[in-house]
Amino acid sequence: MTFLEKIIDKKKQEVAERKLQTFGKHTRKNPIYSLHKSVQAADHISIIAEIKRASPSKGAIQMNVDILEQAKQYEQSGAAAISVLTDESFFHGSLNDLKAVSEVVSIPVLCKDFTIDEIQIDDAKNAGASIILLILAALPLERFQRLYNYATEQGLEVLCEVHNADELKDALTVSPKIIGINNRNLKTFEVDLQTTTELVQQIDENGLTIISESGMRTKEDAELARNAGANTILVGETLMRSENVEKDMQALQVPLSSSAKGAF
Ligand SMILES: O=P(O)(O)OC[C@@H](O)[C@@H](O)c1c[nH]c2ccccc12
Repeated sequence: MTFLEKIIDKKKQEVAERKLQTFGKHTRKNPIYSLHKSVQAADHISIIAEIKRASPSKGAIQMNVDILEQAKQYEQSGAAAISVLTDESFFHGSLNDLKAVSEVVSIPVLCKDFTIDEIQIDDAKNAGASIILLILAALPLERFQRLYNYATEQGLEVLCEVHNADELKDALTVSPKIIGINNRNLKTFEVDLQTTTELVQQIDENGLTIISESGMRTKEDAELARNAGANTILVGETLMRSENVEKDMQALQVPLSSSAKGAF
């Protein structure tokens, strides 16, 4: 059984339990913000900065982090959005984390979870998310399409995450605004930044938000993603371990000017 299959098995149990007790309705205090609009207006690589205490591939990253301080630093350092891992069993996150973060920042918050059911989208929205994640590797195509439509009907943006050409082709069937290319294979945990380079070439549409996800450490990595045609990066571990978030985020926010897709 791959790691992804294990997570999805567990997620099915959780969803069954959640149907009995959903996250508080009408508790949301913040508005919905658009990541897509902010990315399209930016003249540098946009950063989605992630709150990630631990992961199955890396184990503990920062278990004792003050997530509200971390989120505020991300916002002050120019993050376009904040990603909050809400999976409890494998990533030590929670919807309460997402709710708390959403209430202290004024930028979009991404609910980073393995979404398989509409109820998780309702919960994410009630907790304060502006964006949800749909992972093509974790969903049959028809399920992905339904969840995509459901989330957009709720006014949320959807990050459609792909890792190979087949998944990208499937993702494009919904004409998404936001595509995330995960450089990490969720079945083997292998990270290869070339994944972004290979897949961006297969996207013809202009004006999309294209995110290179995972394994981003240095300015050079951000430049590689930009030169490939991405306009956004999603960064977790590097920022969670950073001793100077502002400085490290500044270095990653490389200019976009000369790099419009097709210019290379
Ligand atoms: O910590 P990194 O290597 O910067 O990676 C962040 C992010 O891309 C990663 O957390 C991620 C990408 N897709 C996911 C899907 C589920 C859980 C986690 C993820």
